[in-house]
Amino acid sequence: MSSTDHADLKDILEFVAQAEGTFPQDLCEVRESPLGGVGVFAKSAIPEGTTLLQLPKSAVFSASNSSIANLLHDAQIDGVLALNIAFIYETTVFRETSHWTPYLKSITAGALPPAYWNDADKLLLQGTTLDTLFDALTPQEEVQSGFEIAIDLSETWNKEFGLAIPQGYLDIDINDMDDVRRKFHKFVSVAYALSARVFEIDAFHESALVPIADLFNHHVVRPDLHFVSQYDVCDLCGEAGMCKHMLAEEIEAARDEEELRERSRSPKVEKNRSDKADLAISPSVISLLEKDLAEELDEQIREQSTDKPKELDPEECVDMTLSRDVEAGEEIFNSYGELSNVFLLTRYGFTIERNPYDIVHLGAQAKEHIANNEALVERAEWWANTGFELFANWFKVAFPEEEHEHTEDCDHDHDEEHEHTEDCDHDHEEDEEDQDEDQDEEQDEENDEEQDSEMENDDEEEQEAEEPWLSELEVDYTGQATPALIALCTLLSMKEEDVQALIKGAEQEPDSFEQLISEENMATSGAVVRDIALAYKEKLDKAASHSASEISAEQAECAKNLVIAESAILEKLLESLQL
Ligand SMILES: C[S@@+](CC[C@H](N)C(=O)[O-])C[C@H]1O[C@@H](n2cnc3c(N)ncnc32)[C@H](O)[C@@H]1O
Repeated sequence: MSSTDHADLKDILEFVAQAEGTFPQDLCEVRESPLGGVGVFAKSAIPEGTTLLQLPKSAVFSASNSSIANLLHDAQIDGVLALNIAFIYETTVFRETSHWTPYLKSITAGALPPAYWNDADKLLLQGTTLDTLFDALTPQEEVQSGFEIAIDLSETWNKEFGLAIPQGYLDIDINDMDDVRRKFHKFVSVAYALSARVFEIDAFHESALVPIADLFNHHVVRPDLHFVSQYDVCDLCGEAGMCKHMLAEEIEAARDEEELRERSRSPKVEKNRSDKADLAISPSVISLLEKDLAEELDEQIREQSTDKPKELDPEECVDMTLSRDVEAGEEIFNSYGELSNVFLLTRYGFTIERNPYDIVHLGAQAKEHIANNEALVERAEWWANTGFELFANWFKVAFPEEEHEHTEDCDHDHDEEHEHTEDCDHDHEEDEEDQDEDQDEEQDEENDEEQDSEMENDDEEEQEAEEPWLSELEVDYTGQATPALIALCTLLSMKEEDVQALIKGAEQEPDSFEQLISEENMATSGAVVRDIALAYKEKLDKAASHSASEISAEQAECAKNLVIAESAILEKLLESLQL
């Protein structure tokens, strides 16, 4: 979806060279990729550990680095919305005068994510997991409100500072609904183009665009390199070491400590806040804090005054480093995260064949199955209100090693972590934080981010909170149904007296839940799984029978691939049932 024009490469490489970034063109080259657009290829064999890109953070494009950084900061706009607005200003208002133009002009928008396709095109994905679990055919309110915020700000900045309103984007004619719709879609398409390229950099830059790093394509299982950026920096100035903000914070903390000590020495004297300033901090504490800052300033002055070429401070750079050897001629891949095709399509605009992170979610179909069978409603209600929780508790104890957590690393983790970030974000706009919680110690220091994703699945989280029994009704890429799905289907297939016995004894005899996943009951439960899977598959067939109306051939192909991938998973499931 997001392709770089070959003609822009020269300017991007020059931009990086001027920023004193390093990209060893004797080792690798950027050229057309068979995947579409461009990719990065090895010119010769390159060993693991080689850094292929090192770029000062000052050369990444973030809201904090942009021409309107102060305005955005004062308006308290951050995250991807800030990046979106900054990008629009830089490319429409500042254009040729902008330092970023040689790079930013290579990023073109146009395509819309599925939630903004017309109704006819949405039919291509109707009934899929993208639709039923992630609700990614429904526009997100945050996107609309992000657009409104951008319009309001542009009018305010225009009135107060005479800053031009971005033409063709935020200069809407409120009386012309077509104009509003067209410009809203342009705003969304910018967000979609950026979401395919954004990286999480650090606490100061947050989401940002990184020249050259964004030319590496995604490999689903065998990436060659990883993106490294130290996340822990001052969120006000971006300094990795001691800075004036940290110094101020430490002085404040020392002051508070002193105050506490003072209070405990004379507990009867209640000091109020206004007395605080009078408390003396030990001069040794201040001189220690100031010494750190002075040393750092000295270091900077020494560096500036020597003639030798300035060495980049790794703490102030982002790096892309090979995590395995690559052979001459190979395309070098990044990983955008362990992401299913739903996520790849909604955030990055592409899908891949044989994606091991794909799942099919049968929750909505199971609900429909129950609603169509009156006799099942009562037992399903018991399951939803009581039974599932008891079953999940029993399962955790009985199979501790199989405990199924929807963590970031989980294959069918719907909070699919952003690495080249985005949540099955169908809301590409507002996702803020996408730090892997699972980062190991080293990654705590250096945020080893794949391009960050933020598809925050607010919808799914809501569903999980409201109906946890539905969230795990899944089939994985290998065609394996989750225990929760098997258990529910067994319950639905049991004789009424057996169900009553289970309900009666469930709390006292948790082991009675074993029958819900026992091999013996597979034949009957399998029949229910099959009915639900076949009904779901019928919807997939229907989706596949529609033709695209407005979307590009590439997008139609992605929709088709997604449906084919889900069908293939269900085929595997049906085959395994052997009924
Ligand atoms: C960060 S850019 C990568 C560079 C991009 N190929 C270019 O020409 O600028 C992400 C975009 O590359 C494409 N892409 C990346 N990995 C891909 C893959 N495995 N298969 C197909 N397209 C891919 C998609 O269009 C995606 O939106």
